[in-house]
Amino acid sequence: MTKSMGIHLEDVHFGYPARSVLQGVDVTVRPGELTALIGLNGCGKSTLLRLAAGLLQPNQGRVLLGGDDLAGLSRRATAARVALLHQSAPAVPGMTVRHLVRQGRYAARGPLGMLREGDDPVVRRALRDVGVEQWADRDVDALSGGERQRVRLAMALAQDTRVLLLDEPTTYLDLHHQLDVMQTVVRLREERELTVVMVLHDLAHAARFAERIVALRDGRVVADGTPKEVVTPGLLADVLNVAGRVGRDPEGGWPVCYPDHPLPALEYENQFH
Ligand SMILES: Nc1ncnc2c1ncn2[C@@H]1O[C@H](COP(=O)(O)OP(=O)(O)OP(=O)(O)O)[C@@H](O)[C@H]1O
Repeated sequence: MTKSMGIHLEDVHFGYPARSVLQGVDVTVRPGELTALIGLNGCGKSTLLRLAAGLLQPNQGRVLLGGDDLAGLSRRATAARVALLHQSAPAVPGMTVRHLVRQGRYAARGPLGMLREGDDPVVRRALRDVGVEQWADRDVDALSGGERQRVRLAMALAQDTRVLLLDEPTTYLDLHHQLDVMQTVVRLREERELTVVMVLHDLAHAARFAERIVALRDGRVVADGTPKEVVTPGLLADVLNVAGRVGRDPEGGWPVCYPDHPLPALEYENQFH
């Protein structure tokens, strides 16, 4: 087994044809670290994950994975290192859960790659990891939104990479399964020395489970540190545009947010610009 890998984004600029999104982003995710990426809708979080997964290329700057520039790695070599759970996925008519999770194995082999004998245990393990093995023969289309989300997490795990990028992995999940997924990711990161970056809208999860929080605003990194360092009323206002208070969990010590009200755009602009 290869050891865990860090991710470096160095002065990354990126824009879609009509829109500049990331402007000089520098982020270092240390090997084996669990980092939460937070920020308002449209600030560039998913774009950053797609760049880190090699699905987009920076207009300027570099993305390094385990010290290697992604620009020099083949699609297959990249897929062997990094798995991305997308925010949304196209419908998959007529595909069973097992079949979908198997797609994770193909990612590192290319579309014509043959599944090897050792692949099935990896698929079974991924199904078990997120507790969905009982649905293996069900149609993905016949699952609820939350069930499908967990199956897609199993597909990302089946890629068996050292780096896991999860774009809002708890979307659609009830509170029980949100906590279950967060704890599963924390456990797998420890057991398998994974490097994990998760986009999270729930600051409570980020503050409790992440070792580090990186906050984006308007395509720039505006905060980067441990939850205790960065989760403050100023972060709530400046990054998430809400007024609120921050306390401490009496047992765990992690920051707990008490969001109060959304800041009007005008007040927000006046306060921080
Ligand atoms: N394929 C695309 N073509 C053009 N613009 C895009 C494309 N994908 C995203 N954008 C735009 O780029 C900006 C950043 O999008 P991105 O998906 O990275 O935001 P995000 O922070 O992940 O948002 P959310 O929290 O809503 O998921 C947005 O303004 C979005 O409209």
